[in-house]
Amino acid sequence: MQPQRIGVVGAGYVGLTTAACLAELGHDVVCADTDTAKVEALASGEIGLHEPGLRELVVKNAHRLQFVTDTAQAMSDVDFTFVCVPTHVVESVVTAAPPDCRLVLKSTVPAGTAAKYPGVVSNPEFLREGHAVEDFLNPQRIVVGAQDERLAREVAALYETTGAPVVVTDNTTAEVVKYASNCFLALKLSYVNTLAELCERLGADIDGVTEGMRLDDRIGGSCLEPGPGWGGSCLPKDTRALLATAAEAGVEFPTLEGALTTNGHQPRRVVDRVRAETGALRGKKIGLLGLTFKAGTNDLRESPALKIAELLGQEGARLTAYDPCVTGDLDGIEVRTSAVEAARDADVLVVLTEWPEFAELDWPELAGHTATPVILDTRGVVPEDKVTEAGFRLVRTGR
Ligand SMILES: NC(=O)C1=CN([C@@H]2O[C@H](COP(=O)(O)OP(=O)(O)OC[C@H]3O[C@@H](n4cnc5c(N)ncnc54)[C@H](O)[C@@H]3O)[C@@H](O)[C@H]2O)C=CC1
Ligand SMILES: O=C(O)[C@H]1O[C@H](OP(=O)(O)OP(=O)(O)OC[C@H]2O[C@@H](n3ccc(=O)[nH]c3=O)[C@H](O)[C@@H]2O)[C@H](O)[C@@H](O)[C@@H]1O
Repeated sequence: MQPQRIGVVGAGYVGLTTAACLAELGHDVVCADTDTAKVEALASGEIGLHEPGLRELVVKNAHRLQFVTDTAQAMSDVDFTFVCVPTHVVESVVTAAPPDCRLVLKSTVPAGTAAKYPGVVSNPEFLREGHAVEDFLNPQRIVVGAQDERLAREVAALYETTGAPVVVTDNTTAEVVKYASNCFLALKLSYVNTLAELCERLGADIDGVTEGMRLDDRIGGSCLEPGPGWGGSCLPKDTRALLATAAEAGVEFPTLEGALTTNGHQPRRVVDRVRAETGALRGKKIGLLGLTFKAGTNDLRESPALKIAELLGQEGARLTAYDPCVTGDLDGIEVRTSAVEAARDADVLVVLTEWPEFAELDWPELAGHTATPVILDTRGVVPEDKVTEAGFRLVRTGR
């Protein structure tokens, strides 16, 4: 297709990725965000997000990519405007748009939202943080919903060069696909986290269990790593939202309720395991390795690590932490600049994010700095042989 003029509203994880990647696909893009500081930084090629390849795309496509603070500029004299703002402000953006503006909703919005506004196209986004560019340019599917099929196909054509399969449907179905997908991942994750707890009681090994499960392609190999709970800006929010939608529609959804409840218990489970190692937590010094909700991002939104830190703090523990993507102290957590500094005088080290560098730490040096060489690894990232050799006692989730 011919290059189009595209407006993007919102320059966060989804908006900035959409803007940079559509520019990379050859389109001319105007990206608007109400955050002046963010726009100024972007205009000079600085991006505040930790997303591999994103900065490079912004710089490479600078001639096709304009950053502005005036949302109206992303809504006039363009072929389509992609709305990529937080869920709760989507409708205010839609209602403020000029009548001839062809809006495409990439933000995740509750089922039934787009259908209230004639002409609006739904095009949910499935990218993962930390893989945003890779996921956008190589999507597993493009879903486009509209009242007018021709319009949906025009939007789908923008992605033609990605070669991804396209699902063209109505608005509400497209919106449900998004929630259904995220919530299915949440179900899978809570399932595996409960299996991990069961393995601990049975003396089984969750890694062996999931290794056996993954080989069945009906189950699928991903989202089977047990952890301290699933977090981030979307899975928890979208699970709560689909439950609310179901309740409004008079549909009981006990499987999804169970997934959310299970996830709510995860931080407490981790704290119980820490206490089992240290005894009463008051005055104990705990070194946290990892604070972000998963590796590969600097995003702390709904991070299970922060919830766990809060619970440990409530029981009187003193917390130090190291995360390769976090600088500056957080509420109740002294954030250090290295794992060794976080480990100094610790009664236990707790691995909460699966940063690859946590597999390659200098274990003897770390052990030398702790008060008691114990590691609780909630992510299965620490190499058992090396830490044990260095004198650590290793406790792992799911074993
Ligand atoms: N973060 C992710 O991995 C994914 C998020 N989504 C969905 O995409 C939407 C956006 O999420 P994120 O990009 O993570 O949010 P974000 O918080 O990273 O970015 C949102 C941006 O919108 C700007 N903004 C807020 N109100 C505005 C307005 N009225 N006009 C212009 N700009 C405005 C903010 O300043 C911010 O830069 C949400 O609905 C989310 O559920 C969907 C797929 C993946
Ligand atoms: O709507 C969204 O915002 C996005 O939400 C998730 O992406 P993301 O939030 O980046 O995170 P995931 O990689 O899915 O991880 C979610 C949580 O589950 C945890 N997780 C994931 C996988 C796993 O095997 N084990 C595990 O504990 C992660 O640590 C993290 O806390 C979905 O994977 C994306 O498809 C979706 O677009």
